[in-house]
Amino acid sequence: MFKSFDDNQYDCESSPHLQVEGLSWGCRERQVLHDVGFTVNHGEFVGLLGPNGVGKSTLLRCLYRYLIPQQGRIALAGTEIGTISRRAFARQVAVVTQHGPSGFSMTVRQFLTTGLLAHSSWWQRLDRRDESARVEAVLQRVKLASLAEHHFDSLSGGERQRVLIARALLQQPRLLLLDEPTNHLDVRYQIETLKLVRSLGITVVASIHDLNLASAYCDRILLLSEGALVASGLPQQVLTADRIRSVYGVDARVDMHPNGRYPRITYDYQKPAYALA
Ligand SMILES: Nc1ncnc2c1ncn2[C@@H]1O[C@H](COP(=O)(O)OP(=O)(O)OP(=O)(O)O)[C@@H](O)[C@H]1O
Repeated sequence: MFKSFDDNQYDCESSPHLQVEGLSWGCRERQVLHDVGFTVNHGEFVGLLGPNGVGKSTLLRCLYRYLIPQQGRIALAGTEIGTISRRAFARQVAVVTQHGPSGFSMTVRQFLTTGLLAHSSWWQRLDRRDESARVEAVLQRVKLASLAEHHFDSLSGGERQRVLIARALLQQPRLLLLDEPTNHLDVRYQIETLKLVRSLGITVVASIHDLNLASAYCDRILLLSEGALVASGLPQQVLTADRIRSVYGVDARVDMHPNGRYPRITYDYQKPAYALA
């Protein structure tokens, strides 16, 4: 049985950070997730992979409680997430979604300050100087200081993505859920973003389309196909040529990256994609 949640009794040692059992979700027209189960350990960086439309965002939405599973259970450090108060959940879990918010007439600095709300309350805001020091530090960390006074809505897709990640960092979460964090980013910022996320030392679950980036940065990979989890393990266990062919329908050569640390995927661009089973 999952125990009841208390911020002060956050038990890092005895339970996995995230535990998903028999998770299914669908709507009238379609069953999207089927009996998905996995665990994520404290401090692990787990990549959620799979072709378009297999249910990666849907799974993340269940993890951050935007969707309620039809079946199955999700536990955060041993506690069923449905029983955790909104405030305690916001202190533990930060989310960056694919599209992010829009319609904000706020500057980047003002928008980032809202990321501190999880750690303050209406009767006790953080000290103003402390707030601006934290915002300043994160602006420097994600190299956005020059955009601090720009309006959030005027930013490019990539700049916006970096602001959303910066805001999530200000929440100081223990678990970070990222839906395609490298979307819109040029190759340098793709690398910098994943490096930054990795360097945080917190638990991360991120949906990623680029198999090479996932291979380089993730401790473990969960591979979804048609709403089911078809593989889970180290990048070298999951990212095999056979599996890439059967799940994505493309031919790829998989060898070790020249640095000898993780698999490298080279696609055969000339061959047509296979029909998927
Ligand atoms: N609320 C919903 N109502 C109906 N169908 C939905 C809903 N949410 C998701 N779906 C469907 O579920 C499927 C999976 O969607 P999801 O966004 O989770 O896929 P994904 O793996 O994240 O895809 P992508 O890589 O393209 O972002 C899609 O076919 C989508 O249309």
